[in-house]
Amino acid sequence: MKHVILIGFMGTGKTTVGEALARQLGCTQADLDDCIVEQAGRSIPDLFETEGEAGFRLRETQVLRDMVQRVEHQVITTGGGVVTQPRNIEIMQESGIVVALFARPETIVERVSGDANRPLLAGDVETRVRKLLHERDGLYDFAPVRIQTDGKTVQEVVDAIIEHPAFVTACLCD
Ligand SMILES: Nc1ncnc2c1ncn2[C@@H]1O[C@H](COP(=O)(O)OP(=O)(O)O)[C@@H](O)[C@H]1O
Ligand SMILES: O=C(O)C1=C[C@@H](OP(=O)(O)O)[C@@H](O)[C@H](O)C1
Ligand SMILES: [Mg+2]
Repeated sequence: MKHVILIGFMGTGKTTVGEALARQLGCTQADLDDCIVEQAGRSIPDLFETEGEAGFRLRETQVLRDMVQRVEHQVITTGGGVVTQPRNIEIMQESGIVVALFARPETIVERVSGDANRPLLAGDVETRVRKLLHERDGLYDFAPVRIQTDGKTVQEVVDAIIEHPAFVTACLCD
């Protein structure tokens, strides 16, 4: 196993769980969105406004490619739309063990409400969440480790990842 790569819809807890998982595994975390923002010197809403979603997706793939090349083992947390580009799925599958987080629409709405940093959820959050969840249905299912996060604390999600048979196997094969 090289990197541990977290995928999942917005608000499933990737960034937050990734931080705790990295601490527990004794490695560093790298968040794809944070790296895009750092490299561009601009916020995600700003990038969506000026370059559109297509521009953001190009940057996302470029930065993902760079991140997986790093020699140190990392927990890489992605943005929810990374799976919309087949090229990204290929990069992730080649670079480590992919872990997908899931949550019910109501849980997602509760977790993302009041955060203006997700341009794709502008407007009526619940309508946007349900529409995008429908469009992306099945796109996260390729991950060998799939975790439902509803009703679990962040630590419980970390434990569920670490104890998952596919995660254990990937670690043993390292
Ligand atoms: N298991 C959980 N239980 C309760 N709240 C959570 C959980 N995981 C994440 N959160 C909260 O939900 C919000 C979105 O989490 P975040 O890590 O940014 O999600 P993502 O990166 O998948 O969009 C944050 O406020 C975070 O604290
Ligand atoms: O689902 C998406 O298309 C996006 C998810 C966001 O990341 P989080 O999933 O961490 O919120 C961020 O990459 C951007 O706003 C687009
Ligand atoms: Mg995130």
